[in-house]
Amino acid sequence: MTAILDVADLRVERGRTTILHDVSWRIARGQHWVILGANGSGKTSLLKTLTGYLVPTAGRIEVLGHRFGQSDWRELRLHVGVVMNVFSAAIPLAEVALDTVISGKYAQLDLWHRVTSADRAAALRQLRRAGIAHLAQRPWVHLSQGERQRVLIARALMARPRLLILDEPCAGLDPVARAHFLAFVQQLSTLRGAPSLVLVTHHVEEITPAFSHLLLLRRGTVLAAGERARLLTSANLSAVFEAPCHLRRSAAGLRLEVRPV
Ligand SMILES: Nc1ncnc2c1ncn2[C@@H]1O[C@H](COP(=O)(O)OP(=O)(O)OP(=O)(O)O)[C@@H](O)[C@H]1O
Repeated sequence: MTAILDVADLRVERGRTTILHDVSWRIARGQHWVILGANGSGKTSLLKTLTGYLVPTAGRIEVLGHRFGQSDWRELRLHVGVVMNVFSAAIPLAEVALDTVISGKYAQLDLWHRVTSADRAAALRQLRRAGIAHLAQRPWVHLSQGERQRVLIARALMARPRLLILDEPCAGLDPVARAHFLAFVQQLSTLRGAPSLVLVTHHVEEITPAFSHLLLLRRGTVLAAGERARLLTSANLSAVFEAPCHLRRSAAGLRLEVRPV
């Protein structure tokens, strides 16, 4: 069956620096992944490469069987939704949430368009699904960080992506907002026709049961990729963070203890 994403021997070099070394990674339908890596391990660079913002030096990227470089990348981007904090800066402060969500349908196309009543209804459905329909008319400037993340996800879902990448979506959330947000992501993963999710994080607490697979990165290389049950161990996490760590599991979820060196 065609993979949602198929990356083979991806290498990114800039000047004399190799940022990604021969990364291979395959996402099959129905899988939800976490990319876990320390600061500087190459997570953002990998995402930028997958979405066409960083040009690879070598290797192959296929999204839904379309090869990067041979297909129109702008069209492929419609299949890959990305929620990155850096994109937030481009949203006009006075824009209300409903309009931000509607723009998700057209933003990546560069086409002249007229918003239809069907677009409005679809955007409202997405806001409702994200639990924030009551914020439809609130301007971006007045939304909290957690509300903004939900608006951005609703916006990304307007294009009906097959893959939805969430880049550190819990950054800046308080513990309660984070728990609520993760419950929302968990719920999103169970919806019929849901995209494959990729959550990028440094925090094991954010690896909720929704996520079936892990990509562990260290210094631009894949340390391991596969099923969470096999990879989520203290030994692997110690290797990821290059420090002795112990993974604690409890009813409340996962927690990582860093042992004093
Ligand atoms: N254009 C560039 N030229 C040279 N080095 C770069 C470039 N872009 C990124 N790097 C380096 O590549 C490495 C990986 O950076 P990247 O931002 O992808 O890491 P990250 O895992 O997302 O880190 P963080 O968790 O801190 O956001 C870093 O050492 C960074 O300095």
